[in-house]
Amino acid sequence: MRLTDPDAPLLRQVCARLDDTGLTRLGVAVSGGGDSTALLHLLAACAPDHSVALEAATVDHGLRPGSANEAATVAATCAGLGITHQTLRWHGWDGSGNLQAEARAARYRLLAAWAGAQGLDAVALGHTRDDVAETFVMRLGRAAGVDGLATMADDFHRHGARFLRPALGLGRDALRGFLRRHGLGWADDPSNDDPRFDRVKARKALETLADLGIAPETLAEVADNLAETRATLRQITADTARTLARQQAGDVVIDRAALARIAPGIARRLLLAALGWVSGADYAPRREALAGLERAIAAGRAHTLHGCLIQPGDTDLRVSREYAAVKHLATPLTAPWDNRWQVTGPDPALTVAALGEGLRDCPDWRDTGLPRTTLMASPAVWDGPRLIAAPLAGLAQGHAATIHPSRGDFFTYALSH
Ligand SMILES: Nc1ncnc2c1ncn2[C@@H]1O[C@H](COP(=O)(O)OP(=O)(O)OP(=O)(O)O)[C@@H](O)[C@H]1O
Repeated sequence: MRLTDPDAPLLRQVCARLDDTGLTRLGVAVSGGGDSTALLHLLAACAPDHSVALEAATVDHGLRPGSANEAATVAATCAGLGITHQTLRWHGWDGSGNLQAEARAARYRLLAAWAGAQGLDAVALGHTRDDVAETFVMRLGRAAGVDGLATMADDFHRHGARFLRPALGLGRDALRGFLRRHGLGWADDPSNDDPRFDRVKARKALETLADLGIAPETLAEVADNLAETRATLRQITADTARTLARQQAGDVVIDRAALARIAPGIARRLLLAALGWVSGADYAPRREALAGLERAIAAGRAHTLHGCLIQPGDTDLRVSREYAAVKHLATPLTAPWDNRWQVTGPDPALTVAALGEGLRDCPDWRDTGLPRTTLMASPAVWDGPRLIAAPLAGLAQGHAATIHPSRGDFFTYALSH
């Protein structure tokens, strides 16, 4: 492809992402639509200069008759660019929830698993400035707050994989212009015109707003302003966490009286950060569920939410992992357990699973200062049914358990969530 002057700003934006040190293998999620196809070509144009190897994947949801052909077209485009491509198939909708939401969730899961299997550092998605404006309008309808209305993150983790949105600053028209200039084709997804879908309704609403003099770009700017506000709130929350909370093993322990005195919005964010850090869940709990938790805390009652156990004590509020949420998790000693514990020990053939009732075989557990509920949900090393070690419960036997670097400490987590 011979690049021309109008391509320069597009390449600059997309390629700036590749300067990220540590990014040597990048995946691109290509649906075959205009945005992600343009992203693929732009990345292909600049990846060699940054010594980044590209791979691409298409999720075939199997929901439309033409979907396999679209995936094959992307595969052919990638072959022409010398980029390895894989089609990831979704094994269908079980009829629960909303089809679009289920398909999206499955897509992220499949892409994350692909990134893990291929050893990719991150996966690039083709979201654009138009998606920012459309999402803003869609979220208005859900009475979202700052977090929902702010511009989507351009760098985030989901299902253990890192995702990037290198085209977030570019408009859809600019990307399509690039494809047309170079005679590159793309597929138009017929669901983009299906008026039953929220995104299509949002596009229509944007046209109406534009008639009123409110351009999509203006809404995207509002979303950017809110993203700044969100970053400020996160900073305040993280600073507050440092003074009111401490991390004890895998628990977050918060000064209860002080929590009741701070601004409710910050107290709620602190609680949400603790729930997110302890559980590793990608999504926040629902508003009503959170309100139920706040009532329980005010009444001094223990509560479970989001795979966490929240226990108000005389002076502290403890957020720990709920035993029931990890009871059935078992991983080899070499892999992270519950996506956040790294256990080390001499025999990699052993299994890591929750300590549970094995606590009875840990004579020194009371000396650890950790509650029984925390220890039951902590990682232990097993040889079949035989307990070998429970590092957090004082039965180390040459083993150690530390928070996995991918989760980081609670205070760092609070800064970005
Ligand atoms: N079938 C697919 N296969 C591979 N990647 C896809 C597929 N569909 C979407 N993507 C990726 O996701 C990006 C955004 O697409 P779209 O807005 O349809 O997705 P979404 O998952 O609904 O987004 P959101 O994160 O806003 O919910 C695309 O540019 C592309 O990178």
